[in-house]
Amino acid sequence: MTAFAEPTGTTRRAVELETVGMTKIFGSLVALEDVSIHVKPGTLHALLGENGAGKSTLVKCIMGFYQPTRGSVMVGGKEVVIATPRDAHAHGIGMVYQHFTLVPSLTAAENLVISRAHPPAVIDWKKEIAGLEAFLERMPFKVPLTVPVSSLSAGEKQKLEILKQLYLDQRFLILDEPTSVLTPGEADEVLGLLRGMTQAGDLTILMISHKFREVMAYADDVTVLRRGQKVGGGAVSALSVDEMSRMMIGDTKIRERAARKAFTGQKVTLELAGVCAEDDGGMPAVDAVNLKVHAGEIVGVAGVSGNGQSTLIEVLSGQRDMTEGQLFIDGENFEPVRQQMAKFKVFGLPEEPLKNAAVPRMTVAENIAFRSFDEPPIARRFGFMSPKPMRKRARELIAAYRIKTPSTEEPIENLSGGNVQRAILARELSGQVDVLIVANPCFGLDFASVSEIRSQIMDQRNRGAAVLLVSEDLDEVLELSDRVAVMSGGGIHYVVPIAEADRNSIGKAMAGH
Ligand SMILES: Nc1ncnc2c1ncn2[C@@H]1O[C@H](COP(=O)(O)OP(=O)(O)OP(=O)(O)O)[C@@H](O)[C@H]1O
Repeated sequence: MTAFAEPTGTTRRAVELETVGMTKIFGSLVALEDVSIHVKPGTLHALLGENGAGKSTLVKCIMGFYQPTRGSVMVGGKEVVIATPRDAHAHGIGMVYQHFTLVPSLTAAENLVISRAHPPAVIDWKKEIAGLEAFLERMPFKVPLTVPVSSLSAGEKQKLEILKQLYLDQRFLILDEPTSVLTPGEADEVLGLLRGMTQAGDLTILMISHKFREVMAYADDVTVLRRGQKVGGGAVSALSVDEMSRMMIGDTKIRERAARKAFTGQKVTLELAGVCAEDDGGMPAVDAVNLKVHAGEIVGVAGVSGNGQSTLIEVLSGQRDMTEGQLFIDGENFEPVRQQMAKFKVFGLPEEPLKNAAVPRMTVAENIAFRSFDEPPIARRFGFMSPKPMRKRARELIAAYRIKTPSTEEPIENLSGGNVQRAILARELSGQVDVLIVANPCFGLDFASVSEIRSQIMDQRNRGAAVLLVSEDLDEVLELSDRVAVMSGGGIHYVVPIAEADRNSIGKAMAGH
C-alpha cells in the first residue's frame, strides 16, 4: 500500500443524514424517545437541549458508541448499519469532542498521519509533508505542521481536530460544543470557516451547543430536545432565541441572578505567596504567583487555556505539590489536604469533576455524601456509612440543585456531563463555605444551570466566602468578579478591580502583553 492509498480529504462531498425513530432506554430510563431528525447535506444543524436532554445519547447512537433500543440511521437516503464507530467512519461520519484527543508531544503532521486507519509501516516524511501541504492548501484552516501540538494555542488545536476529520475524509461532522475552549474571536473564526465549507457543499455539520448566539449566527437549522424527545426545531431564520429557550426548558423557572452585595471585606482570607509548580513533564507551569482573596470577594482569574491555570488549580486542590511558595488562610499556613480543608472550610470544583472530584462507579448518593461521610448523621459508630440519612440528604440536594438522575442509587458516571457537575457543586456548596475555589464551573452547562450556578457562587460570596474563580470564559469572569487577575505564561502580572476592568486591556494581558 502506498502512503497515499488512504483518503486525505478529497473524495467525498457533504453527507446527508437522518435518524428515524431513534430510541435509547437505559434500565428504567428512556434517555431518547422516537427522535427523528433530518440533517440536509451542506448545512450546519444545531442540536439544543438542557443538560440531560439526550443530545450526547443521540450522537453516540449515530456514531455507533451505543446501540439504539429502536430506530435507524439513514445516510444519503439509505438505511445503514452502524455497529461501531468504525462503521460510522466508513460512511463519512466523524466526531470532534469537547476535549482534545491529539497527542501533545507529536507534531500536527505526525498526529494526522497516525490517525489513519492503516498508517504506513515505514513513513516517508518528505512525501507525507508534501501531501499534507497539498491537503492544507484546499482547506480553509491552516495550522503549523511541524511543531509539537503542545505548543499550539487552543484555537489551533481545535482547528487541527477538525482538520483531522477532514483529512480522514469524514464529510459529516458531529461537533460537541466545539467552541467551549475557544476565545470569542477564535470561535467566530472557526465557525465562520466551517460555515463556508458547508455552504460550498463540502461538509455537513451537526453541532451540539448551549450558546444561542452561535446558533443564531451560524446554524441553518435547529433541533431541540427535551427529556429525550424532540420538542421543536426548523430553520433558525424562522425562530427567535425566546422561542428556542422556551422549547428547551418548557415551564421550568429560571432563577434570577443573585445580586452582588456591596463589598465590605477587609480581611484577607486566602493568600498565595510566591507559588511555583511544574507540569507533568517537569516544566515550570506556575511561576511565582502572588494573590490575595478577601472575605466576601470573588477574584476571577482570566486567561487563555494552557497558561498554567490547570496546574494552579491542582496545587490549590492538593493534587499537585508546589515547588516553591506558601499558601495561607486567615494568616495561618494552609496545606491543601483533606483534614485542613475541613478545618478551614475550603470547598471547590476542579476541572473534569467526574475524574477529579467523584468516584465514577459509586452512586449519586455516595458521591454527594463523600465530604460528610465521616460526620453524623451519615457516619455511624465503627466507621460505617448509614444509608438512610445519606439517601435522604442526597434526595434533598438532588431536588434543590435539579440534578437529573433516575434515583439516588444510580452510578454517577451514568449522569450527563452537566448533571455530574451539578451534583459535585451541590456537595461543595451546601455547607458553611469560607474559601471556594472553582475552575470553569459552568463549562458545558445549559443556560438555566449557568444562571443557577453563578447565583450560587455569588450567594457564597455575599455570605462572606473568599472565592477564587478560574475561568476561560471572560464573560463569566467579568460578570462575577470583584477583581480580575490575568494569568499568562504561568504568572499573574495584571490585577484590576472590576470597575476599572476593560476587555481590551484584559485581552492584551491574556496575550502576554
Ligand atoms: N450509560 C448510561 N447509563 C444510564 N443512563 C445514561 C447513560 N448515558 C446517559 N444516560 C442518561 O440519559 C439521559 C440523557 O443524557 P445525555 O448525556 O444524552 O444528555 P445531554 O443532553 O448530552 O446532557 P449534557 O448537556 O449535560 O451533556 C440522562 O438522564 C443520563 O443520565
